[in-house]
Amino acid sequence: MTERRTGPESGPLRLGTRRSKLAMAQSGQVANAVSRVTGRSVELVEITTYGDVSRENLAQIGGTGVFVTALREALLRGEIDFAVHSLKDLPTTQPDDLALAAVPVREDARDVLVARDGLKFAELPDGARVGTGSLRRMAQLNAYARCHGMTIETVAIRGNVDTRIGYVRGGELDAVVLAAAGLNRIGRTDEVTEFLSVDMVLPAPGQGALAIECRAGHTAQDTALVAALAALDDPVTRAAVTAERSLLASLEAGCSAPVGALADLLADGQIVKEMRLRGVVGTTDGSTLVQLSTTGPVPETYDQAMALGRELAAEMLAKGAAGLMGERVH
Ligand SMILES: NCc1[nH]cc(CCC(=O)O)c1CC(=O)O
Repeated sequence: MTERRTGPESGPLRLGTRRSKLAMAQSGQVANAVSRVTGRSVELVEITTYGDVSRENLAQIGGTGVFVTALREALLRGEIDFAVHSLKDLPTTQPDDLALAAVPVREDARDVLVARDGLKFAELPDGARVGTGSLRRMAQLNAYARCHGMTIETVAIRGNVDTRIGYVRGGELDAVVLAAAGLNRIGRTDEVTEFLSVDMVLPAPGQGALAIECRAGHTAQDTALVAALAALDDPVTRAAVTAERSLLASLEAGCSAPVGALADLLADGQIVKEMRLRGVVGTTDGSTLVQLSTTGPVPETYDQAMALGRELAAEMLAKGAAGLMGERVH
């Protein structure tokens, strides 16, 4: 057996990735950026996660992190040097032995509609079947429909992006709702029939952002990699997603709970004034939503970003948010 020397010391950096088209696309992008900032080549190592093989409804599998656990185990076993996750799939608690080394600039955080015949949401006929696997999307779509005198039927689906679009092409569903970022990354943005305003559907905490994770510096090589990957970090995106995930954690919700959150910068002309954090939680049928926002100075530290999320969560809980989240999944 020939032994190939790879890993932190020399040779290519090993990037663990899921096999899905979306995961391969985002890993490929990050691989290029990492070899640019480290001057080393990056080799993709394919890893299958429970979230990829299970046919169960994600809400039923429950528990957070179905897509990330196998990648994290490979990191801790030293089989790979770093991994790329969709930030919205990461559990809100960060393991001590792993480092969130970089959160690159976020792309489009919105959800989008992919409907038959080029339809926009408001043009869907009564009784339209709208597919999504997310209770957050169901709650907000149903709330919007109720408010606008529409009747829609939200249908629980899962599967990769191509599968979900296939339900519309095949005529089983009138529309599906997906993340814009996912479609962008696999080059299928042209399928979008409407970019849903965040006033209509607030995205999942962290949606549209990536997380680059590696071991938290047990060895000199690990420490050097954490430092090198930091070049890809965008402080504003990191502050925003930290606030969003702090809100989620404070609402004590699992990943399948209907919580939407989005932090963005409020500017006066060119001058950035504040960070705004919006949050929503609701019942799946959309009959009740608690939707609030808060603004504060742009967080400069992790603790400040966490505080922004905690403050909004406290206000939402005071307005009855806990009662809307239903049974916990784990
Ligand atoms: N839940 C699966 C998942 N995780 C990340 C994305 C899209 C990319 C992103 O939000 O960063 C998707 C697909 C989707 O929700 O449509």
